[in-house]
Amino acid sequence: MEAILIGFMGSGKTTVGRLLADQLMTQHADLDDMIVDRAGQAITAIFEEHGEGYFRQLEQQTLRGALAQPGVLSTGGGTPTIPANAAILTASPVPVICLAADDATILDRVSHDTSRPLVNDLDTTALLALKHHRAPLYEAAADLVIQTDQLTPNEIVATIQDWLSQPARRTAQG
Ligand SMILES: Nc1ncnc2c1ncn2[C@@H]1O[C@H](COP(=O)(O)OP(=O)(O)OP(=O)(O)O)[C@@H](O)[C@H]1O
Ligand SMILES: O=C(O)C1=C[C@@H](O)[C@@H](O)[C@H](O)C1
Ligand SMILES: [Mg+2]
Repeated sequence: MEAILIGFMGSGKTTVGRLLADQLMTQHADLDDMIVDRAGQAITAIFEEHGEGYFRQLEQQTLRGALAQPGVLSTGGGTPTIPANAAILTASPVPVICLAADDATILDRVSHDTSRPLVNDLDTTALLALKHHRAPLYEAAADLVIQTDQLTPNEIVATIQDWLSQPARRTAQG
């Protein structure tokens, strides 16, 4: 992998990951899509039939496999908040970029979509409590955090490309 995107549900990982891969002329992989392919079931169905614990097992196995592939990886919203996954990301030399957004922005982006089981199951207060609980976990796993509220997906991609091209960052990443 050349870059890994992390962040809360609706932060734009899939949208930005696709565009970034296009700009870098490489392939894009979405961890949620890889899990769906592997399980042969939608994420909502995996949660309903097997529970979140089973989903997290699949997620961890799929993450290990994904890191060996070339391209840009968009993770799931919970991926780096699981300690074993955070350890996998920290041990990897691939730059990890966190897309951050304010509460109102996230609610606006996820509220009309029923594909996220945690959004379906939690009320607004609980969803935002989860977001605040996770914020330090994303920051701990990230090499770069981008506040995305006022940026278009293309502007976010340009910010990432600038950062990836910085010589100091390359040295720091080895
Ligand atoms: N910078 C942005 N500006 C405006 N809209 C955005 C931006 N980034 C993403 N969106 C929109 O927000 C919604 C959620 O984006 P996306 O699916 O990429 O998030 P995600 O981080 O992949 O979520 P999940 O963790 O649930 O997979 C989409 O409708 C997308 O078009
Ligand atoms: O935030 C989360 O824990 C999740 C986010 C989605 O991307 C999916 O990975 C799944 O719905 C769990
Ligand atoms: Mg996504």
